[in-house]
Amino acid sequence: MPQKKPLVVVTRKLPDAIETRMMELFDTRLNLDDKPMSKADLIEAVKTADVLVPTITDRIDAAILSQAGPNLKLIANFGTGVDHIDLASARQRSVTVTNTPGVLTEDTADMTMALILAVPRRLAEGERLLRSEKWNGWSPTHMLGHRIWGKRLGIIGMGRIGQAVARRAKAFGMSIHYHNRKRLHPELEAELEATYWESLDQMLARMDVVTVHCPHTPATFHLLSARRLALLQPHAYVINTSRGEIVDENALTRMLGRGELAGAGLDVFEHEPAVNPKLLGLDNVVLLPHLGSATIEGRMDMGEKVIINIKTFADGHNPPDRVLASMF
Ligand SMILES: NC(=O)C1=CN([C@@H]2O[C@H](COP(=O)(O)OP(=O)(O)OC[C@H]3O[C@@H](n4cnc5c(N)ncnc54)[C@H](O)[C@@H]3O)[C@@H](O)[C@H]2O)C=CC1
Ligand SMILES: O=CC(=O)O
Repeated sequence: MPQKKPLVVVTRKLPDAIETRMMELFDTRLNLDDKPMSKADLIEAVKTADVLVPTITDRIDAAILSQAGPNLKLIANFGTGVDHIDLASARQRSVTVTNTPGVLTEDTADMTMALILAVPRRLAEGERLLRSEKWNGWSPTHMLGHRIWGKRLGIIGMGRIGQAVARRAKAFGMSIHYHNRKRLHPELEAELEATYWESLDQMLARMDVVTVHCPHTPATFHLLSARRLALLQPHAYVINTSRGEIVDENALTRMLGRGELAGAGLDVFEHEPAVNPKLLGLDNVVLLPHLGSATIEGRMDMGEKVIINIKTFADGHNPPDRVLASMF
């Protein structure tokens, strides 16, 4: 990294205070009009920058990285998920990659819990009815949902967000079950009162609600495939605030439409921002435009993390949130 201020190219508009601090610390090129960068823009950016600050919607693939100039040494991602960055290509070119884990855990877990409540209790459907001015008043049998207290929650990916969801769901009286690449430390497992399932298939067959919190990697693409979705009981709900690619969206939509599953709460989609039009027509789903970490506080904390990662790296130290391909 050169001794002069590093040239930092930011691909999207960030909170004002974060941009101001970046301008003070670095030779920063901002994207003030927030227009998503085209492939050509991204190539231009990696050709010239010392540091690229992409967000999760910028595809930094091998083709883009093959155009990187000799100065590019750091990709400081604004976001936790790094499935949009070709980590192997970055490593090959000695480009360090960092992300912003931890600071959006609680916000994303809150949004997940909101979906776990909203779908079985028909929150969005009820709101739509009210707004349509067709509500005829309370009745004993009107718009009945399902109780979540006492139900089984299956968490796929028991990392930061998975554990934060477990804590919330426990407080709502759900029993906690999980499938993870690695079993939790026994003390943590006991604290969360969580039951580990080595077999994802067996866990799926027993759950009332299943929520996805593993990263999107080649190993987790369509982890919830048509075959696995068919293992769920017809009264089960699927929640996904991780990445759309982990669930076979077409299969899920088909099953929801046929009543083979009770409902779904989705914050993420396989081809964002496109959403399967058939999903949009279903009443038993709650669909959000990738809002998991969308709080003002969270975005500020993410920006702080990006700055700390760049500053530490530029000062010749290991950035705190270095991402290694071996983590996945
Ligand atoms: N909707 C939103 O706005 C947000 C979504 N996310 C997504 O949430 C994901 C998880 O974030 P964190 O909990 O912070 O990550 P984390 O790394 O703390 O947890 C991920 C867990 O998944 C497990 N895992 C990995 N591969 C697996 C596999 N094949 N099968 C089962 N478990 C597997 C890991 O062992 C780890 O315990 C991110 O990768 C990102 O895609 C993160 C933040 C906000
Ligand atoms: O989806 C959001 C992220 O930070 O990852």
